[in-house]
Amino acid sequence: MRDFLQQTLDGNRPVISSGRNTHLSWQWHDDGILELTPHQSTSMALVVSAGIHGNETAPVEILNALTTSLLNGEKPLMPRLLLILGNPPALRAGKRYVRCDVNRLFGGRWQQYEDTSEARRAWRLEQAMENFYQAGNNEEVRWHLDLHTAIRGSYHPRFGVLPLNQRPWPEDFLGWMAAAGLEALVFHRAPGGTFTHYSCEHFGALSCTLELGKAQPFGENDLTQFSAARNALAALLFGEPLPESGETPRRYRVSQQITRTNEHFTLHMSAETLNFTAFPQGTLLAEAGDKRYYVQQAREYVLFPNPNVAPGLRAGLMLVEDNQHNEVAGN
Ligand SMILES: O=C(O)CCC(=O)N[C@@H](CCC(=O)O)C(=O)O
Ligand SMILES: [Zn+2]
Repeated sequence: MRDFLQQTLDGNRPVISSGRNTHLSWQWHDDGILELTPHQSTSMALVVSAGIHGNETAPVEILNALTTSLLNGEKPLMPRLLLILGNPPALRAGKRYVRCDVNRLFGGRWQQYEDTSEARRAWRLEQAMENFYQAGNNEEVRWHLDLHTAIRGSYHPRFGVLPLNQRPWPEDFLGWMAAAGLEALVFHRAPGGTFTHYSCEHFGALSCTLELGKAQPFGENDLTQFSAARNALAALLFGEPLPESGETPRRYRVSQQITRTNEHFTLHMSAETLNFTAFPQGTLLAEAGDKRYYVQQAREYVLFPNPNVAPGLRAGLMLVEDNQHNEVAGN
């Protein structure tokens, strides 16, 4: 296979679905699901996904360029690697999703939804991840990096969102995030239906949703903004040196979720409100029927405000800054 992204956008089964080069063997499993295995032994199993939302193209372009170097045998491969382009029909359409947001369906939640391509895809991705991680031994370190871009502009253009985790986050994992140029890390405090929650909860993976800039169509991304993220991925994949970390990422935790509980929903923010905009205590944020959401802490920051989500889904997160957040191994 020459070009994983083009193959996925074409939507055809490849004529040859497995192969090998000097460094690795590869196996195409399904539309947008490709496994690469190094010839040398390894202690790491890495899943890198992008295109879970079909309009979030910058990370898809970055991931595909790295994949092409591996498939061409130009670079060695260090970990066992599962590459996922998450929602091929949405990528073809250039839309976040076709019928429903696949990143709300993981952890078996797809079973509660009508039979859509996204519900089937969430199930298929769960199976692919399970097969991949279970093929390794118990000693393997498991990572999952799910690459996204945000709908809105942001005071922190590059940031990470970490799922609820019962265990402390190891320093080397958080250090990789800093080296990838992430300016902020957001810690979830409750479970959810995202791919990273699934990999962390079910397989003990060290998982993070990386948000790289703002969503643009294919070919219109300025990838130079994400060179640190690209180089940090290259360090993991090819064994190249990890880039020097810049600033230590600021840490936030989720203080409350705004949920669009019914059709009568008003979000009291403009379409221009940036991610990480601060609001003072007492500010009315949103109304959903009789329910009103106010800023509860002295200052809260909004993330992913979106009044257009389907009823029952998250219409925004509120954060508090928490640089004392010490849930790190060894602290
Ligand atoms: O900009 C937005 O409103 C959404 C960007 C995006 O797709 N973010 C992910 C975050 C997943 C997480 O909470 O880890 C999503 O909403 O699925
Ligand atoms: Zn996304």
